[in-house]
Amino acid sequence: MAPVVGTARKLLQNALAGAGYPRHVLVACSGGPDSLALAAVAAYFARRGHVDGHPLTVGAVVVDHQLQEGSGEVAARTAEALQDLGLQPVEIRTVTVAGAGMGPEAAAREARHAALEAAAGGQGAQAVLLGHTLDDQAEQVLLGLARGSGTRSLAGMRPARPGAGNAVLLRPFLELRRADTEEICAVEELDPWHDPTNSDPSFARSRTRVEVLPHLEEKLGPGVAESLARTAAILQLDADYLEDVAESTYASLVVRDGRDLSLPEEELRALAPAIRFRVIAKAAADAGGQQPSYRRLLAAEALLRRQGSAGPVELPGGVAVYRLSLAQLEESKDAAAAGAPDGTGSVPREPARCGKLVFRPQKPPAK
Ligand SMILES: Nc1ncnc2c1ncn2[C@@H]1O[C@H](COP(=O)(O)OP(=O)(O)OP(=O)(O)O)[C@@H](O)[C@H]1O
Repeated sequence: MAPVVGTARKLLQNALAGAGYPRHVLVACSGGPDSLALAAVAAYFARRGHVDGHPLTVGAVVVDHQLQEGSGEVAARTAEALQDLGLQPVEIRTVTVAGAGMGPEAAAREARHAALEAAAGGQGAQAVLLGHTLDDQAEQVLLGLARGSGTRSLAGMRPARPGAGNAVLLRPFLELRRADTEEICAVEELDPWHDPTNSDPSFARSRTRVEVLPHLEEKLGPGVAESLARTAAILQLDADYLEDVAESTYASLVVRDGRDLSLPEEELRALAPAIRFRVIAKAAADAGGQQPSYRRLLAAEALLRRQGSAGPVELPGGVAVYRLSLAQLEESKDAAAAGAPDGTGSVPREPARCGKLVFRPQKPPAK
């Protein structure tokens, strides 16, 4: 047995063990070398009927995005190869990529994920296996750096994450090079399909794959891809920690008033900037907006400077954020007190210890 096949089997074994030994898994296969190699390695365990003594069956799904001429034939040929490997059941899901308001790659990914989720639900699979490799991870980090992304994006793809309905998404080959998956296909006598868009220079990802990463490896020495993937693994730890702290801080600070959300400004000021930015981003998303860019977040955060503007700052997805100062809050309470129905004029003075940032959706809620 070629050493790379042994390594790949070990990687899949570890991934399945980490996921608590799912009984039925689904290989998401495009027909390309990465996912075809993954299917071949999964088929080895399917033939044995178990992993580490835990029963296992393996099915497969091929998504036909209908974006290229002849995509139906590629899907049919791939499904046949998967059947020959002994995977059961093998299904082809044909999707229509619409994706209003997003790029063609993102739209295809969204349609594919919906199809994978439906297939996993239909087959009762507890895990979906994806063929991403270390090269994919390195390319993602490089692209993120080039775009000026933050921790979460540079943390790249996770080896395991919830995602396809009740099934977990597993990426067992994140430590394998793309050359390794090609080798596995050769050893297994599989004839993978090479997607022409993977080398189409009009896509930044293709240029990164075909030109940028090989160039870096040539100029900086081999191991650059591994280093970039290591950056992702290190940042996954940081991103998870920061996310946890931001999530619990946000939950403890947010006050809901109808569709408005508010955060107390003194508490926001006291937070470490890394957490403050994340808490503000969470409020924006929670109020129905989208993840704001760093520039928009800076503008929202600047509202906390006492002498600065009180806003509003428009955030993407139709959320406006503005600062309500203590004086304004006192004023509105006095107005309410003057008109207090019980005539006592007594309106509780708490909790207005300080001003607040208010996040207000600009659009009516979707029906
Ligand atoms: N059409 C598809 N049908 C089913 N699964 C897919 C399809 N396209 C992609 N996937 C899954 O998503 C993974 C990553 O997709 P991507 O488009 O980045 O593939 P790739 O790098 O070309 O890999 P591959 O060599 O497997 O095609 C694939 O390895 C596969 O598991």
